[in-house]
Formats: sequence, C-alpha cells, structure tokens
Amino acid sequence: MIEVKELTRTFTIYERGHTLREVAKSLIRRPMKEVRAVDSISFNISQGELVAFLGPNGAGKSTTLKMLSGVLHPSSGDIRCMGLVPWKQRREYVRKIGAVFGQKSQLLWDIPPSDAFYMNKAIYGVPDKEYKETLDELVELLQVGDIMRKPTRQLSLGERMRCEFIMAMLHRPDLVFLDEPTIGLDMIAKENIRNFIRSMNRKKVTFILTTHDLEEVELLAERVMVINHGRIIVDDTLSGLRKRLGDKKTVRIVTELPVPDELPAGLRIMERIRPFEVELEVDTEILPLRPFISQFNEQFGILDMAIEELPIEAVMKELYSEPDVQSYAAAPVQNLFQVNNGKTRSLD
Ligand SMILES: Nc1ncnc2c1ncn2[C@@H]1O[C@H](COP(=O)(O)OP(=O)(O)OP(=O)(O)O)[C@@H](O)[C@H]1O
Repeated sequence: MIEVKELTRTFTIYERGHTLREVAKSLIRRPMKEVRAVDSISFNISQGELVAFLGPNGAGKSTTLKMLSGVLHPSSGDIRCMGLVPWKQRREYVRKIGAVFGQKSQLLWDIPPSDAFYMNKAIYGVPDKEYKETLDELVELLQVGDIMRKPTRQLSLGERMRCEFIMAMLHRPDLVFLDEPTIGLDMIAKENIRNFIRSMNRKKVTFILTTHDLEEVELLAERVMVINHGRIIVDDTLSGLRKRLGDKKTVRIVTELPVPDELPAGLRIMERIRPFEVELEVDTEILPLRPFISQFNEQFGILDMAIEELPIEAVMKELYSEPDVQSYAAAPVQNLFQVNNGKTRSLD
C-alpha cells in the first residue's frame, strides 16, 4: 500500500549567533546551515496494518508524515501510496486518506458536528446513499446520536474526539493518520476510541499512529517504527523490539528477608516499594527465570511474585537516549543495558 524509498528532506536554516557581534554580522551576511530532518528512509506498509511511528522530539516524525500525506515534497527519494505520488496527485490522494489530530480540531466551533459532517460530504463528493450508510454505522459505533447535534463548543473533549473520528472517516479513507488521538481523554473515552480504531482496522483500514503514549502503542500497534535523527532505527513488532534489547522481564517480588542493593549479574533493582518488596529487572539471557526463582527463594524466601514483560517505556528510553544512529548500529546489543555496573556477586 505504501512504498517509501530513500526518502530525504532537508531544510535550510539561517544561523544568527549568540553574541551581539555575531548577531550584527548576521545582518549583513547570514550563515546558512542544512538540517537533514529525514535522512534516506525506506519502508513498506501493507493494507490493513496498524503501525506506530515513534521517536523523540525533533526526530523527523512530522516531516515524514507531512510527506506521506502530501503536504510537503521530499528533497529526494520517492513515495508511492495506493499507486499515487502524494504531493503530485493531491486531489485524488486526499480522497483516500484521513487524519485525526488530538491537539487540533477539524470541526467548526460554533456549528454542530452533524453540519460539519455534511460539509465534508460536499467537499469529498460522497453520494447521498453512501453518506447515510457510513454516518449511521459510525454514529452507532461511536455512540454520538444526540451529541453530534450540539454546537461543538459545548462538547466535552471525549465527545468531540468521537466526532473528530467521524469527520475523518466519513469519506471512507483507506489510510488514516492518527496524531496523539487520545491525548487528554479519560480511561473510558480512550477505550472507546481504541475499540473504534480496532474495529476499523479489522475492516482493512490502514492506520499510522504517532504518539508519545506508549500504553497506546502496546494496546494498538503490531508494528513499531522508531525514527531518530531522521533515520529509521527500528522497524519491528513490539515483542521483537523488546528482544532486540535483550530478553528482560520485570519481576515484582515480596520476600521474607530484605533484598540487598548488590545483586548478581542479570539482576537490577528498578524500585524499592517497601523494605521487603522490590521491583527487579531480570535479564533472562544472563540469569534464566527458573534458576532466578529457586536461588532467590533460597536466599530471601519468596512470599509473592508477579512477572511481566519489560515495560515498553524502558525499551524506548534506551533507544531514544542513543546519541546518534551510527553508535546505535555499532553498539553490541547487550551493551545497551548496563546491568549493574560491575558490582556483582553470585547467589551460589
Ligand atoms: N520548516 C522547517 N524548517 C527548518 N527546520 C525544520 C522545519 N521542520 C522541521 N525542522 C527540523 O527538522 C527536524 C525534525 O523535525 P520534526 O518536526 O519532523 O520532528 P518530530 O519528530 O515531529 O518532533 P516532535 O515530536 O517534537 O513533533 C527538527 O530538527 C526540526 O527543527
């Protein structure tokens, strides 16, 4: 559905300098600098995928998404999306895509969403029958019956976001860009929106999700692409991403005896909850779970225990904190996590 080949976008910025002398000089001759916001990235996305496109601030996400949605043309490289070149065949292309921004509204403040929906019908030229069918389906899925007839300014954030989704989906796009779609919503409202995204995704709508909410990524996305310094540093499933950085687990454990600070290789205390309760990171490549449990039980007496996957936050923190892509690529995978700065002792 989407083919991206060696996509690059550079911006030229003027440097002003910091001192009075440098600022004065820049009034006569302004030194220019090239910023490579997106640096030769390539990937494919198939129809019906739900891909999380992640990265720290300034990584190049917005620039990539602007090129994918056709509002920005690349400096070099190519995008083919549903057979079209987004920035060249814009009219045809916008009929096939939709977008929801958690921080921007596509509705009109003073008129009810139902009127804004009708306006979109006219803009996209949706035939009457198709419009009615789609609207009925979306209204039922998102439960916005009466809500959509109130002026937008009177709606709560959760109600408005449900209407934003209708606005984006009325022309039945095949590809939808989601930018922080549940930001600021309460748990129930988030769940409603996520269920809606899942049900549309089951109908083969492709979603590209950008968010800093990693719980959202865990709950929705199968595939995760991470961009940093303009380059794609990870394109994998969530479980693959975790494995890349070692096979680690989080273990919350209640013991009879207090757990000391110094622990054997493969174990790291993440949090001391109470004197006899800790959260540990267990690197199962160094210390597999079975010997960990039996040795820990022998030494400290296990009273209660919960084992979970390493939170995705911990994985992302490691990726984001890498100074640049080259060093990430060159670093041996195990070195990305410093287990316990050499202060180790054996349980044996
Ligand atoms: N119009 C522009 N002119 C100059 N530089 C730009 C422009 N747009 C983006 N950049 C630069 O390109 C880089 C990537 O920016 P981009 O907005 O794509 O990052 P992002 O990953 O979306 O970040 P955020 O999560 O903060 O929105 C940054 O260094 C940014 O300053």
